[in-house]
Amino acid sequence: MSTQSYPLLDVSGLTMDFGGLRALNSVDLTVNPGEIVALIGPNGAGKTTFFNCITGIYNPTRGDIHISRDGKTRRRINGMKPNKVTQQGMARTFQNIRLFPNMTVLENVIVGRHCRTRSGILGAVLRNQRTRREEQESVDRSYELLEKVGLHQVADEVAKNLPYGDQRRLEIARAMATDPFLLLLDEPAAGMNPQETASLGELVLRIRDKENIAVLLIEHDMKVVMSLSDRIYVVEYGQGIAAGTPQEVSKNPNVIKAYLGEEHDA
Ligand SMILES: Nc1ncnc2c1ncn2[C@@H]1O[C@H](COP(=O)(O)OP(=O)(O)OP(=O)(O)O)[C@@H](O)[C@H]1O
Repeated sequence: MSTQSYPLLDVSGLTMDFGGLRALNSVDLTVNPGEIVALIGPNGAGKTTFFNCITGIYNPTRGDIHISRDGKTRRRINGMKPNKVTQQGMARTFQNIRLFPNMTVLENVIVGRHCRTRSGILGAVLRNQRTRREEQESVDRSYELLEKVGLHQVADEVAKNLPYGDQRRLEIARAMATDPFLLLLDEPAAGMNPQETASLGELVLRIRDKENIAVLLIEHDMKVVMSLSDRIYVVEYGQGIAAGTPQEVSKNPNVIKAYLGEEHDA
C-alpha cells in the first residue's frame, strides 16, 4: 500500500469574487516542508486576497484549501475563522503593521502566545498554580523569541517607539509565538532600508532552517524574492501565470512581460 504524503499547504482552484470582480481565478499553490515560497505579481493581482482567503478573513467563492502539519492527515480549512486557522498552525503578518503600539515589545509577543495557553478567564481571576506557571512559560518563551529575532534588548520598550524594520521583526516574533508550522509574510520588506532588508532575509532563512517553519511570502522586492525563494508563484489579474524555481520564473516570457519587465523599467 502506498503512503500518501501531503504538502503543508495545498490550495487548488481558489476563486474569489467581490460582486462582479473576480479577484482570484482558480489559483493553485502548494508549500512543502522546509520550503520558502513566494507569491508575486503586479499591484492588484490578488496576492493579499489569496492570503485573506487562506487565513479565514474571506470565505472563497470556490476552491479547496487543505493543510497538513504531519504530512499524513489533512484538513480542509475553507471558511474557518482566522483565530482557528492560527490555532491550526498557520500564522501571518500584515502588509500594514498591526502591533499593539502602546504595549511593550515583550507584551506584544506574549499576546501571540495566548492562542497556545489553556487557562481561561476563571484561571486569570483565581490565579491558580497552573495559570501562574503558564504565564511564566509564556514570558520565557516570548523572551526567547525576541532573542531569535534580535529584539531582546528592547523587550521593555513601547512598540511604537521601535524603528520601522524592528516593528516588522516584532510582528514576525508575535506570529512565531503561536507555534506555526507555516508562516505567511505579507510584504515583510516593504519600507525597509537595504540594511534592514538584508537582515530580514537572514531572519527568514533562520526561521526555515533553525525553527523548521516553512514560509510563504508576498514580496515586491525582487532581490529578496530571488535570493530567498525555493519556488515562486506568479499571479496577474487573479490568474496564476507561472510557477517554478527563481531561475525558471525569471526566464518565463509571461513573467518578464507582466512583472519583471515592469520592475526592470522602474
Ligand atoms: N474587500 C474587497 N472588496 C472588493 N474588491 C477587493 C477587495 N479586496 C481586494 N479587492 C480587489 O481585488 C483585486 C486584488 O486585490 P489585492 O489587494 O488582493 O491585490 P494585491 O496583489 O495584494 O495588490 P498589492 O500588491 O497592491 O498589495 C483588486 O482589484 C482589488 O481592488
